[in-house]
Amino acid sequence: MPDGGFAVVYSPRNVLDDPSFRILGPNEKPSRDANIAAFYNPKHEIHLVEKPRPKPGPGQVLIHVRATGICGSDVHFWKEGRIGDSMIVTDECGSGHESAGQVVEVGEGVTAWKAGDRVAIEAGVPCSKPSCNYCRVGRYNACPDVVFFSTPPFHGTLTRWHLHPAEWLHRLPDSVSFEEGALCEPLAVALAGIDRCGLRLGDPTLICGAGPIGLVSLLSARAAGAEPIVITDIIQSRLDFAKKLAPGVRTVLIERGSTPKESAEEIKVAAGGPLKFAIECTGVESSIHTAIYSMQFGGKVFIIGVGKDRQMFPFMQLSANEIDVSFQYRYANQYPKAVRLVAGGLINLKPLVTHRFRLEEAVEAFHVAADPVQGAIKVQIHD
Ligand SMILES: NC(=O)c1ccc[n+]([C@@H]2O[C@H](COP(=O)([O-])OP(=O)(O)OC[C@H]3O[C@@H](n4cnc5c(N)ncnc54)[C@H](O)[C@@H]3O)[C@@H](O)[C@H]2O)c1
Ligand SMILES: OC[C@H](O)C(O)[C@@H](O)CO
Ligand SMILES: [Zn+2]
Ligand SMILES: [Zn+2]
Repeated sequence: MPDGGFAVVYSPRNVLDDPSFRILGPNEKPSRDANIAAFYNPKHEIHLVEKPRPKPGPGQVLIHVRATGICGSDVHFWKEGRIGDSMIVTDECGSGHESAGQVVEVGEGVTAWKAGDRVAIEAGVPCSKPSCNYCRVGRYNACPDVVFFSTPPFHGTLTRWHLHPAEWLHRLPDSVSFEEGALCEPLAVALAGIDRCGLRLGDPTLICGAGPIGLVSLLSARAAGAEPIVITDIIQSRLDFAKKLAPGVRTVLIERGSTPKESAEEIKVAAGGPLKFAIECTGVESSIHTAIYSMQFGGKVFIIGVGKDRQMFPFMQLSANEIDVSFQYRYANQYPKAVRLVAGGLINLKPLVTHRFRLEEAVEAFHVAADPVQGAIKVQIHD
């Protein structure tokens, strides 16, 4: 690896200035083994791009990406052009960071992998330098030099041939499909939350939001022994999905116009009392308030959802009830656990994939993922 580390190896090439990257026309058919990828840009366009098939350098592995899920953040980068103040789309950028695939070729010095191995691709690769305190202590999601695929400026894993450092791949046993391997990425987010919030057997738990992150949090909380579990959403069909996924979960529809205190009363009735934990998976201010008002004395609202830059909190409710509020930023050290939980049958991710597309249809897949009327939970692209 050259001085400057992984970020230099993966520094993105400006597609428009690089003749080896080519934006495909809407009706253009790429050849079967072309390295196509789905790119978004600052003009809120999404299109297929053909780029060279890379060669693995020392320590790298070339992966044939077999399954990639579309995350809300991919859609957000496409539609809004940014997430917060630090992640801004200023150029063409490759999408996708929920991927699994098969090893095709390994670079010099790679002994852990061989062609044909099946792997989940960890989406964020930190610098791993001894001089980086966060990497050294294992909190590598805070590494300032992390390469997080599909977050600008780094191109994503929604492509046919992807280069990855050997250390940041996770072996999939034969019993775990590529589809499930790709879902290990959002599962890693939820597992990091469960890990850090300290939830234990029998803890009454609220999950706010029944999108993919809320649903993987629901599966994780259930596997961890939370009981009862209440899940909320503003869309009834998402609650119906949650109920099918985890029978026994109690659902509360958050009605437009109801105040957080009113919603919290309904949640407490559904749970049979105030709850110990809330895993907040919307990032919406009113939902965070609802979570706070649903807590028992000493409870904890653990926020995974991201939202508005500045939000008000009901300060005295938190203070007079010793309610903790914590946050999760991506994850660290969760992939091996995610794969084990899926392989061991404790978490069944299969029902989450509601729509499947081929790589050539990636643009269509994005339109389905972004359209709430289509009712998608997880859209995946397979190759
Ligand atoms: N912290 C992290 O590292 C991290 C990682 C991945 C995703 N996220 C964030 O997690 C959140 C959830 O992701 P997702 O992919 O499930 O998104 P999503 O938009 O599919 O799901 C959010 C759900 O919340 C529901 N909702 C909206 N307002 C609500 C309210 N007031 N009360 C109850 N439910 C409400 C929506 O109807 C939707 O079903 C997003 O904010 C996403 O950006 C954070
Ligand atoms: O799954 C991981 C998340 O989508 C990322 O943190 C993204 O939101 C920004 O990089
Ligand atoms: Zn994501
Ligand atoms: Zn680092």
